[in-house]
Amino acid sequence: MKPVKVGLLGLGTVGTGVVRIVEGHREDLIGQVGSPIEIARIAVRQLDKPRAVAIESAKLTDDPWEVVRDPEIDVVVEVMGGVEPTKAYILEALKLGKHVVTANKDLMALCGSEILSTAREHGCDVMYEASVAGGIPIIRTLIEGFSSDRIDRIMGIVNGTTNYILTKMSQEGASYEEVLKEAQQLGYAEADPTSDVEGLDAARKMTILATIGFRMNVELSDVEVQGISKVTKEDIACAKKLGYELKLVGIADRQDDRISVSVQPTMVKRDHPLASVSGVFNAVFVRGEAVGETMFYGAGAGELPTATSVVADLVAVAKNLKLGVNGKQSAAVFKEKILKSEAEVAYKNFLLLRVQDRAGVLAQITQVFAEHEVSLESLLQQPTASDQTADLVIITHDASRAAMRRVLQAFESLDVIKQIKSVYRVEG
Ligand SMILES: NC(=O)C1=CN([C@@H]2O[C@H](COP(=O)(O)OP(=O)(O)OC[C@H]3O[C@@H](n4cnc5c(N)ncnc54)[C@H](OP(=O)(O)O)[C@@H]3O)[C@@H](O)[C@H]2O)C=CC1
Ligand SMILES: N[C@@H](CC=O)C(=O)O
Ligand code: NA
Repeated sequence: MKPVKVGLLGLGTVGTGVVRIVEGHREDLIGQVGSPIEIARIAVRQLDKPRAVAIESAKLTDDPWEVVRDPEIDVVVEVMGGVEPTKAYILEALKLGKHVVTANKDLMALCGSEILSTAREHGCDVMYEASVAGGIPIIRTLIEGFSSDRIDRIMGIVNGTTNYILTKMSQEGASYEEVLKEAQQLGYAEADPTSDVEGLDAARKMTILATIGFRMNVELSDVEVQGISKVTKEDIACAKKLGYELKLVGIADRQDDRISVSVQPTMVKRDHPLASVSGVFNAVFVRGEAVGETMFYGAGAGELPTATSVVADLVAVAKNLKLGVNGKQSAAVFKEKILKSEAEVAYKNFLLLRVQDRAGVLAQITQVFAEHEVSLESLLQQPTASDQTADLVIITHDASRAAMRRVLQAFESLDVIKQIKSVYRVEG
């Protein structure tokens, strides 16, 4: 029963959870793997920092290269984060024939294809279940569970911080700034929350999901991204009144072999399964040609949920070691990627416009929609504090991104429109 020796890069939130699960579930893991999993070395930045788990000091180092180059180590588990120098450690580990488990979405979204091809060259496994939707086993589900199907849509609430902010704004009528401060105090948002609130974290996760789901090499630059920093209380109230919840949703669509991927604040109809995903929870809705609609829900972050996925990957690597089949996974990516043009990406839109309140205004506005062949589903006028102005709440039928861009350009030069207050995608 030779142990599987693990080198851990990082002992922060996720690393601590990995140690707890590997130690706490030791017998169950031996039962599945056939040998013990042993955390043999751990790299941290600060050796004298107090730790939440007891670690023999001889195992700790502040030099990640010592872990990566240790000939005893079979698997490197990377939970330190960042792209550089982390990428160099991972590539070196693979070149030395070590398998890699990582929770690093930034690295996998930006350099996943290089890391996976290096792994193939050296007969190694790379597993990254925790990188998207922490505790939800969505990557394994897309690779294995849906290997028999062709996926045509993935919709994800994959950023807990923004979902927490939007949920609080919806439930308590609080402002974006108030809830963001609270999310930071609770430790959900990063000290610099830009990548969460501007949609970049979700875009990285959607890059990973779309690559696996569509079996195409989707890149971060293929994803259209809009964050939630401009969402107002008024937008949320308006969405609720119309029967929608405003959520930051990543949407990857495929028609034939043409795809589009985006992350944007989206008004989700209240009866859609994603509308009821609240707080820091994540969910991924997947639709396949054969299976139809499915949804996966759970904790997207946090010590133990995220570590659950990391250790499950470790178990998978250890089982492969036992069978001698590491690095033998067939390529997840084998289809040519064709991105839809802006004329091909079409969806319903919500618009909130502040307009002059006088005769003929509606006619001018509807004329612009007609000129660009955008058809309207509903139009509602609301009074404002001034009797000179009114707010128009408009929902379009499916309209291409190109047509909507032309409509909004035309609105910029239409005198009767005082302000284009908000424009959101609508689903359901
Ligand atoms: N937290 C979460 O819920 C989730 C995190 N992830 C991902 O998991 C990874 C880890 O996240 P998390 O645990 O939250 O991060 P933390 O910041 O809590 O922990 C990072 C750890 O890495 C160590 N470290 C950082 N840089 C270096 C370095 N240059 N050399 C040696 N050690 C270093 C730190 O050392 P020290 O302790 O001495 O400071 C710390 O132990 C990230 O990629 C993150 O995106 C994914 C899903 C959810
Ligand atoms: N900042 C992320 C953490 C997990 O990836 C989030 O809010 O979801
Ligand atoms: Na996951």
